[in-house]
Amino acid sequence: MENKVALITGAAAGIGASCARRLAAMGIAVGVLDLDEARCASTVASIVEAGGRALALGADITDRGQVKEALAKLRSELGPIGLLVNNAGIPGFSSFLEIDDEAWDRMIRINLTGSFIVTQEVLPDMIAAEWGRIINISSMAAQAGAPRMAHYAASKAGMIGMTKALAHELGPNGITVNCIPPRFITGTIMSDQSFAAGKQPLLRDAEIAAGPIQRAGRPEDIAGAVAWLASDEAGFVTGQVIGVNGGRYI
Ligand SMILES: NC(=O)C1=CN([C@@H]2O[C@H](COP(=O)(O)OP(=O)(O)OC[C@H]3O[C@@H](n4cnc5c(N)ncnc54)[C@H](O)[C@@H]3O)[C@@H](O)[C@H]2O)C=CC1
Ligand SMILES: Cc1ncc2c(c1O)C(=O)OC2
Repeated sequence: MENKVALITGAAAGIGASCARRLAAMGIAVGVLDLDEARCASTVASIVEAGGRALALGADITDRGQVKEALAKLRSELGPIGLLVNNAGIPGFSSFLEIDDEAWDRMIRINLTGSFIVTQEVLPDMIAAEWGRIINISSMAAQAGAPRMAHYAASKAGMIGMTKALAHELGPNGITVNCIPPRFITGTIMSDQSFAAGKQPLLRDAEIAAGPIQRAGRPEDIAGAVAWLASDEAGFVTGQVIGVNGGRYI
């Protein structure tokens, strides 16, 4: 993995930051992309401190021009991109009849269209190298549902469909495409803010107590699965939706 370059979106914090640190520890040079470059500083610093290579990239994944600019910078400083983790996303909590057109469009635009744009812009490098890894961070809300999250669940279910279609299309090019749909990962802004604001529609503590594994997930749990999917050992795994969720959705 020493000569490989990965792009991780939404990597300023939470799951994305953990994935970036984990891939960097495998010797992969990482592009740490988030809404603005300054927000990426702490992730980049922690990677550099640990002896890894990382570059901060500011871009809104819904803006193709900004994505193109960020990727040009990543390619010129670190090289062609071999791995992509589509992790950037936003949550949303509204009863179905209260989701207006604007909230619906924004959700689909960021979580689904943003992942589409980044994947399209990264892909030529992987096709040229005849090797690639695409890992999409969806949500268990896409599989099991969650009240007041129809727009979010729909956007994340879209990522599962895109994963499966792309796996077919890109298998002949040596590129694998897989999906991890988490639930209840603690210590991230997204999950902690939603609980603090009382917006959480499910009884998190009750679900966790019901097991099978009776603890909340951690960003590192997701990063460990991402690291395996990124590795050469996982080259025969594609089009899969891999639950890293304590067994809560089987
Ligand atoms: N925390 C959890 O329990 C769960 C999280 N997820 C998914 O995991 C992913 C990461 O979430 P967390 O680390 O928990 O949240 P987080 O809010 O800490 O991280 C998301 C990152 O994405 C960035 N981002 C948002 N919109 C962006 C855009 N348009 N362009 C570029 N960057 C953008 C944010 O600035 C933020 O740094 C999300 O896609 C989320 O939907 C899924 C299921 C459960
Ligand atoms: C039930 C539930 N609550 C909060 C969140 C999610 C979820 O599925 C999610 O995927 O990201 C934040």
